[in-house]
Amino acid sequence: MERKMAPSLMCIDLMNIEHDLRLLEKAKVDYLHIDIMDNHFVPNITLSFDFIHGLRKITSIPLDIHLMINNPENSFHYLKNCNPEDIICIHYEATTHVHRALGMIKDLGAQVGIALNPGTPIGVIEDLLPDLDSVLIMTVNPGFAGQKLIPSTLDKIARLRNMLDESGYQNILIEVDGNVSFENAKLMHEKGANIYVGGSSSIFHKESSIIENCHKFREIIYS
Ligand SMILES: O=C(CO)[C@H](O)[C@H](O)COP(=O)(O)O
Repeated sequence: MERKMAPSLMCIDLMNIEHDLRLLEKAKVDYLHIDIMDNHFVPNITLSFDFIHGLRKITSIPLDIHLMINNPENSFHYLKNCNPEDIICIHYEATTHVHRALGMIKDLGAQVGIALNPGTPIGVIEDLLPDLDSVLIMTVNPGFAGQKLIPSTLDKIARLRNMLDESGYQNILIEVDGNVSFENAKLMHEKGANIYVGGSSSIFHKESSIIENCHKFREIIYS
């Protein structure tokens, strides 16, 4: 089964970003996870579309762009220069016309992702499966780093894995985001997750270096 590591750049030290990015390149991470917030869909603001444009100039690691914004389709024009391996992920809860918005991502030439808040049941994506490349299960309520895992989301990962396998969509990747600590990554691995977003509780944990953390994280998710 495919396993991928995606450090969450809202947790990187922005004062040392170029230095730390080189460490992530050295550790061969699979994606850079970029949270874009609007202070409406979630009560916070972090990274921006300009940040993405700046990143493109200094690294070629594929981007995993997580739009935590209302009506994301109004902002897709900022993402016209995406690469085919980049993921653009919108929230199911953030737009009335979710099917149309997913089609617009496809037209941008990126991988198509949908995110579900902890309180949103997986059944809502049943009719969207043919249009998806990945499903992001939020394992905390989105908006802030450093929160505690919501335990019921572990079972949700397992139920989604089952739903994808049984419906013939096992090629859709399951992504997990929120308190993906070393311990929780093990549990998420058992449930069948594919893409692991590592933030303050793993890849950017202050007790060890980024390289050591990536090494430990890789051992868990690739085991
Ligand atoms: O999406 C996020 C918050 O909404 C962050 O990517 C994630 O929570 C960061 O990781 P950690 O929980 O380990 O600090």
